[in-house]
Amino acid sequence: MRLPTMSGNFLLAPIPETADYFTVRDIKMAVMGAGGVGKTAMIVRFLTKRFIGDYESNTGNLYSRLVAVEGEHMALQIQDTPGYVKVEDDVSQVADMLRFIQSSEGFLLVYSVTDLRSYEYIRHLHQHIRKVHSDSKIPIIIVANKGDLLHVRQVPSDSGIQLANELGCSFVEISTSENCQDVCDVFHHLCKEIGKHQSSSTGEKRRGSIMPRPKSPNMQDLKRRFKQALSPKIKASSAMA
Ligand SMILES: Nc1nc2c(ncn2[C@@H]2O[C@H](COP(=O)(O)OP(=O)(O)OP(=O)(O)O)[C@@H](O)[C@H]2O)c(=O)[nH]1
Repeated sequence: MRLPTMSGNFLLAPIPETADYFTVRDIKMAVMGAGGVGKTAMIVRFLTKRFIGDYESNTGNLYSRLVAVEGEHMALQIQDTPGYVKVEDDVSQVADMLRFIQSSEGFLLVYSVTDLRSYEYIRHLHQHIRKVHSDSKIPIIIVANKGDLLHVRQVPSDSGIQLANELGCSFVEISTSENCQDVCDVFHHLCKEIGKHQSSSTGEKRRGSIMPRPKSPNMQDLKRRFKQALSPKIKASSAMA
């Protein structure tokens, strides 16, 4: 019999699905980019389906959610990261950024089509990721956000495609404010890519943890409990009559 072996947080042997438990794949991703490009708006749009106009400048919130992607359960952790400005000048910013990169298995590198500097900043972030993760196949999607703001566009779509080709990343242009589905597709795509990458780098079909299946009472059980709850009242009312 093959016994499960523990490695870090992950149970490496195949975990049997039972009526009481199901397996989930652990997925950790980071959303990175310059300040104000819409990182938080994207995450909130994905998690709540709502577009909320204004956020406090973020200092590195971590969001957790159980999601199902193509039938597979995933325990997703999304690291929102602060919008760095001049990384080289600030030692604590660099340390923070490297910590976020280290703990992530895939990345959304976001720029705004209305902000040329945020586009140029992607190359810089990419270099940092390459330094931390020597594996060149780590999934990275470059996301051009605010595609609705055509009248103030500074970065043409072609430049995004060109950069992605050069860096060996995927590319997508979206508008978080206008199209919720596109945002969800980006996150789902990255989940799938991370899952594939985990499988190919460990040689395992699945890497995850086991979760108790939420109990949903069946009808017979409900009827039985209903009867039990009613019975003293029935007795009491027939005694009073
Ligand atoms: N028009 C438009 N505005 C957007 C879009 N996405 C985000 N915004 C706006 O851009 C602003 C910045 O969004 P945030 O989500 O706070 O950006 P951030 O990258 O998390 O910023 P920091 O926390 O400073 O790093 C907000 O006013 C959002 O409403 C979009 O697709 N279209």
